[in-house]
Parts: sequence; C-alpha cells; structure tokens
Amino acid sequence: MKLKVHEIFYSIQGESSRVGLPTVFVRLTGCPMRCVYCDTAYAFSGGSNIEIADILAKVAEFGTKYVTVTGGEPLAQKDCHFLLKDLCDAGYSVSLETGGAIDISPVDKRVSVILDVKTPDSGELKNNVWSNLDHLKSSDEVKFVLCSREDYQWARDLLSTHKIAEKCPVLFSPVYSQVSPTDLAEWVLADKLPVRMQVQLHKILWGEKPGV
Ligand SMILES: C[S@@+](CC[C@H](N)C(=O)[O-])C[C@H]1O[C@@H](n2cnc3c(N)ncnc32)[C@H](O)[C@@H]1O
Ligand SMILES: Nc1nc2[nH]cc(C(=O)O)c2c(=O)[nH]1
Ligand code: SF4
Ligand SMILES: [Mg+2]
Repeated sequence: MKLKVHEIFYSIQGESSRVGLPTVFVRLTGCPMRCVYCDTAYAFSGGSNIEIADILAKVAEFGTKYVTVTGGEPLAQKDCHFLLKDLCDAGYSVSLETGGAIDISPVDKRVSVILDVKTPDSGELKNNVWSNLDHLKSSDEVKFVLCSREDYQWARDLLSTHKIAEKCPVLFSPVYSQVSPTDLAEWVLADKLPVRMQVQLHKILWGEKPGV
C-alpha cells in the first residue's frame, strides 16, 4: 500500500505541546483547503508514491521515538490510517496535524490528534467538520491559528460555548509575520484564557522554508 509523500525530514518540533522535541516529520502530498496563510502550499502537489513499509524504514533511520504525520492534509489520503496504525504498532509516539475538514473519528486512538479549527479569516471556516469536537480525547489538542484580533475574539467565544478547554489542551498561535505574538500574549493574559499561546519555534530557528 502506497501513500503520496512530499517529504520526510528530521527537525525540532515547532508546534503543539511537543514543541522542542527532536521529531521525524512525514509530510503527505495534497490538501482540499486553501487557508490564506498556508506556509506549506508547496505540498499541494508533487512528491512520490511510497510503500508504507518504506516510509517506516525511512523514519527508523532517524532514531527518534517522536513522529508527526502532516501535510498538506494527511487525512485526505484515506490510507493514511494504515500509516498511523503501523507507526503506533512499531512503538512510535505519533501526532497528526489535521486541518479539521475530514472526520477524525477513524484515527487510531494511540495517535495524538492536533485538530486545527479554521477561523473566519483563514478563508476556510466553511470546511470545519464540527462533529470532530465530539471525538476529542484528552491526549489530543485543539489549535487556533489566528489571522487577526477578530479571529482571536471568535476563537475565545467558541472555547466558552463548546467548553473545548475541558476536553483537551488548547493552542493559540499567531499567523507568522501577520499577528504580533506580543499582542496575542497580551490578549490571552487580559482574558485569562486557559490556553497555551505559542509561536512556531522552527521559524525562529531557521525562518520559513521547507524541510525544517
Ligand atoms: C501546514 S498545516 C498541515 C496540516 C493540516 N493541513 C492543518 O492545517 O492542520 C500544519 C499547521 O501549520 C499551520 N500553519 C500554516 N501556515 C501557517 C502560518 N503562516 N503561520 C502559522 N501557522 C501556520 C496550520 O494552521 C497547521 O496548524
Ligand atoms: N519543525 C516543524 N515542526 C512542525 N510541527 C508541525 C509542522 C507542520 O507543518 O505540520 C511542523 C513543521 O513544518 N516543522
Ligand atoms: S489545511 Fe493545512 S495544508 Fe491545507 S491550506 Fe490550510 S494550513 Fe495549508
Ligand atoms: Mg509546517
């Protein structure tokens, strides 16, 4: 069984509560969404078809237990579920970055799902699958990538109406180079929000480029 893979690389985890951990990233090709801020549009096409067994062999070369499956939109290839299962069976600690437009309920329960809820200013609000919020487990995380003060207020209100912070940790992240991290930090403090504010560590380390 093959998946279309854009890149497999080893880096410092730059997002989620796993930030800072040496991690192998498996970036699958393709995404049905077009968030205005997407930093990974280069993965919308291209890449090569690779057998799942060969993906695991490549991951093993890096000698780390942390693996993140991302994209593009990894769940857009339905056989991604077999990759996630095989990685868990092999003993890796696996996280999945998903944009929330596809049902997460079939994802292997050993995987930590980082569910990105798309905001109004992302341009992709219409594609959120809201039932995903009912499938969260305590080892998952919900993430809001914020384009503006209006997005922040929208996310803050959604947190309270859906009691999301009671289900799992919540991440608030500014769109890189667009929302000031200092402003976001001050908004979070002013509203005493129960969220983890974060910036993309890999971009502080290496700037915005593929393979990091
Ligand atoms: C490239 S996406 C791939 C996974 C999936 N398609 C998704 O959107 O979650 C990985 C993460 O990077 C975030 N991201 C993309 N572009 C960004 C930017 N310019 N600034 C901050 N975060 C960004 C996304 O919101 C998402 O949380
Ligand atoms: N270093 C690093 N950490 C990341 N965490 C999530 C990423 C992603 O693109 O999904 C990512 C990425 O692209 N690079
Ligand atoms: S869902 Fe993820 S990969 Fe797709 S356009 Fe949005 S940020 Fe980029
Ligand atoms: Mg990235």
